[in-house]
Amino acid sequence: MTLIQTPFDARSTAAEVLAGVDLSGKRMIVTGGASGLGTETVRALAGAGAEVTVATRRPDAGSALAQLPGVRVAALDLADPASVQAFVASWTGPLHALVANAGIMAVPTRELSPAGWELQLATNFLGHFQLAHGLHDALRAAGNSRVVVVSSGVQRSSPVDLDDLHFERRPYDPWAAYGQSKTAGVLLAAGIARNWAGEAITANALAPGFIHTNLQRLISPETMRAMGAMDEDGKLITPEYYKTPEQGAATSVLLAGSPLVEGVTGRYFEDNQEAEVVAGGPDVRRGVAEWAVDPVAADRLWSLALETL
Ligand SMILES: NC(=O)c1ccc[n+]([C@@H]2O[C@H](COP(=O)([O-])OP(=O)(O)OC[C@H]3O[C@@H](n4cnc5c(N)ncnc54)[C@H](O)[C@@H]3O)[C@@H](O)[C@H]2O)c1
Repeated sequence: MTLIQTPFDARSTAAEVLAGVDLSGKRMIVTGGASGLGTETVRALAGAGAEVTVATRRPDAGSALAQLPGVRVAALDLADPASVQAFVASWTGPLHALVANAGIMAVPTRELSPAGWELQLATNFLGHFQLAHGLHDALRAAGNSRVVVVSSGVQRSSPVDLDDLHFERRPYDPWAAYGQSKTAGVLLAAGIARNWAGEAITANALAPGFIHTNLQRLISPETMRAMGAMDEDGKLITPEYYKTPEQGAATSVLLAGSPLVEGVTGRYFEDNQEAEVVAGGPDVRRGVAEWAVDPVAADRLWSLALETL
C-alpha cells in the first residue's frame, strides 16, 4: 500500500495546511474545542470559512471562540451518555466533519463514568463512538463527510484488552488505560471506514505530536522530568521535540478539511503524513501499531461498543 504524502511536515501550522482552502458551506464539530489543540483546530477551520460547533464540557470556556465568525458553542460531556444524547438531539442538518479531539490522560486512580465505564475509555473512545453513531444520519446527509479521531503515539504501547476493557480483572494503570483508549480511537476510525464504506463517510486517525496543554495536568512531576519537560524546580521546559498548539492542530485540520486527503479512509497520520504500520512496543517512536489497525480487533471493538448504545 502506498503511503499518502503531503507537502507539509511536523512544523507546518494548521493555518498553513489550510491556506487557500475554502471550507465555506461546510458544517463541522470539534469536541474539546475550548482548549489546547481543539482551539487551534477550531480557529483554522473557521478561518477557512467552515461553520464550526465547539462541543465542550464547559460552554463558558468557549466564549472567546464564539466571537469568531461562524463559530458556535454547545455543551457536551462525552463521559455522560445522557449529555451525548442531548447534544445529538439538538443537532439539525448535515455534518461535514466530526473532529473527535476531546480527551483526558493518565487519570491516576481507576475512576468510573456515570455509566460505570473506566473513565478514560468512556471519555476518549465510548463517548466519541456514541457521538459518531448519533450523528451518523447527519454525516450521511452531507453527501461527503469526514470523521477525524485524534489519537496519540501511545497507541504503539497499549493494545486494547477486549476481554477487560474497564480494568475489572487486571490492575489499573493510568498509562495503560490512556493508551488503550487511544488505540481504541484508531480502531474507531478503522471501524467507521469498514462499516460505513459506501456512504461517502471517511474516517482517519492521527497523533498530533507532543504539545504543552492542559492535558499534562495529571502527569506526576517525576514523569514530566523524565520526559525532559520540567526542570528540578518544577518549571516547565519546552523540549526541542515539542510543537506549538498551532503545529499540533495541523494534522487534524488536514484530515478534516484539506482536499489533499479527499476520499482517503481508514488511515493513520503523524506530522501531516500517513504513517506506516509497525510492530508495537514502548520503544517504537513512529507509525501505527499493528494492533491498532487490525480489522478483527476493529470489528470486535465495534460490536462491544454497539452494546453500550
Ligand atoms: N498535547 C499532547 O501532547 C497530545 C499528544 C497526543 C495526543 N493528544 C490528544 O489531543 C487531544 C487534545 O488534547 P490537548 O492536548 O489539546 O489537551 P486539552 O486538555 O487542552 O484538551 C482536551 C479537551 O478535552 C476536553 N474534555 C475532557 N473530558 C471531556 C468530556 N468528558 N467531555 C467533553 N470534553 C472533554 C477538555 O475539557 C479539553 O477541552 C486529546 O485527545 C489528547 O489525547 C495530545
